[in-house]
Formats: sequence, C-alpha cells, structure tokens
Amino acid sequence: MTGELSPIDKAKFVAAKRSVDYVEDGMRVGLGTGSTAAWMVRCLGEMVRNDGLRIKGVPTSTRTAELARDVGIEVISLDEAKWLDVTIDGADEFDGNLNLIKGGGGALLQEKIVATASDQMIVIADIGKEVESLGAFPLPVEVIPFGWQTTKSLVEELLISMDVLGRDATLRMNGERPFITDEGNYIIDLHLGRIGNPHQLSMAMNQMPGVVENGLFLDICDVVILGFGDGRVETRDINEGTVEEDRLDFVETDNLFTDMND
Ligand SMILES: O=C[C@H](O)[C@H](O)[C@H](O)COP(=O)(O)O
Repeated sequence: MTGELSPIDKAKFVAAKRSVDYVEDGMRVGLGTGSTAAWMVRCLGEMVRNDGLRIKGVPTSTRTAELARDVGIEVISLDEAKWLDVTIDGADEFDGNLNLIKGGGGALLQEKIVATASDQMIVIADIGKEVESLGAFPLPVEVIPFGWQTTKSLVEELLISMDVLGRDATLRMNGERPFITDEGNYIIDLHLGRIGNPHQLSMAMNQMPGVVENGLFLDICDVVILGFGDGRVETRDINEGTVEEDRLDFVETDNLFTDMND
C-alpha cells in the first residue's frame, strides 16, 4: 500500500495520526476541512469504532459532516456544542508565528468560527505548507454575491492604498460558474505574493461591506503538527515554544492506512 502513496499523502496522514493524540474521551471536537483534515476524521472514526472513544464532532463543512457521519462520529452543531475543547484542521500556509492562510477548499468561514470557539486549535500540515511570510498561496476572501464586482473593485483599491505588492484578484470558479461556499457566498482569491502586515490587511478587509471573512487566521492556532513523507512528525507549540520530533511506526500506520482505505 505504501508504494502507491505519494510522500505528500504519507506526510498528511502521519500528521493527522499524531493529532488525534490530543483528543480525549468526552471532548467536543471541531473537525476541519480538506485532504489532511479528512485523514484526521478517519483516524477519529477508527478510535470511536474500535476503542469506544466518545466524542461529539462539530464539522466545518458539509463535506466533513458527511465523512464524520460515515466513519461513526456523532455530529452536532456549533450552537449545540456552544464551546469546543479542540479543533483540528489543515492549512494552506503557516508562518513562524503559526499564523495561517486557509480557505483553499472554500471552507474558511465555518472554519474560522469553529476554531475561534475552541480552547485549542491544532493545525496538521505537510512540510510544503511552511513559509517565511504568508501570501504565496492566494488569499481567499469570502464575499456576498450581491454586488460582488463592486466589492472586488473596493478590495483592489484597498490593496493599492495599502501598497500591497500583488493586486491580482480573481473570482473563484467551479467550471463555468462561480464557486459557491456552504454559506451561499462567492470567493475572491487575492494573488499577493507576500503579505507584509497580515493583521492590518485582515482588519481593513473585514471592515468592507460585502466582505464576509478572509482566510487569514491570525493568533488563533496553538500547535502545528508537521508530517514528513518518511513518517516523521514535528510538533510546534506556540505557548511552550517547543519543537518535538518523533517518528510514527510505519508498519502500524501502513496497516491503519490500508484498513481505512479499504
Ligand atoms: O477550505 C479549506 C481549508 O482551509 C483546508 O483546511 C485547507 O485548504 C488545506 O487543505 P488540504 O489539507 O487539502 O491541503
């Protein structure tokens, strides 16, 4: 099975596998969206089915809700949960301060609400997501469909006024039609290259009428678990400033991966 897996998939899998160590019996858990988070949901499902782990999951997208139910996790709404013990999610980029760009899959709005309502946010990622400064990955901005072209122009003007280098803004498409988020909105992707002052940009953007939320997750993430293609995992904890290295037993992870992929 391992021979068929790309190093990047192995990296995502081992990061996901390590992240579920943070989940304890009885917890309310925010379930992220994306290919890396999907491994985490499958790992949690295994623990629910095989080890009797009792958790309640709050999904961050319809995709994740479906997967969570499929693997046996009890799904509740954020309003039922009110507050979460931990959220585990992927990211498109993270920097040395564990600030993130998210929303490559279009789920940034629910992801940000859920992560903000959690005692702890853990991000799982492969090494390709680490950057010195955010912005190489296009920054997603969720906007209301009404007047979206006007909103896009205003966002472009804002970028010029803030002297942000790249100012190319594109409406995200799904084939011939605009991509629609779970909340019925559009996404405008900002191709910036480098974001000098993410806090300033995020605040200014969110003040604009028509903008619902942006994909900058600033001062929200507590821990990043990085996976490598050879089974190594590295844990970076913002509060303790620690870096811990470990390696997952590949025989064990291969079996688990095979089981979950069957
Ligand atoms: O909207 C999608 C989310 O923010 C994802 O967590 C992010 O795009 C990372 O996804 P993946 O794990 O597939 O790279």
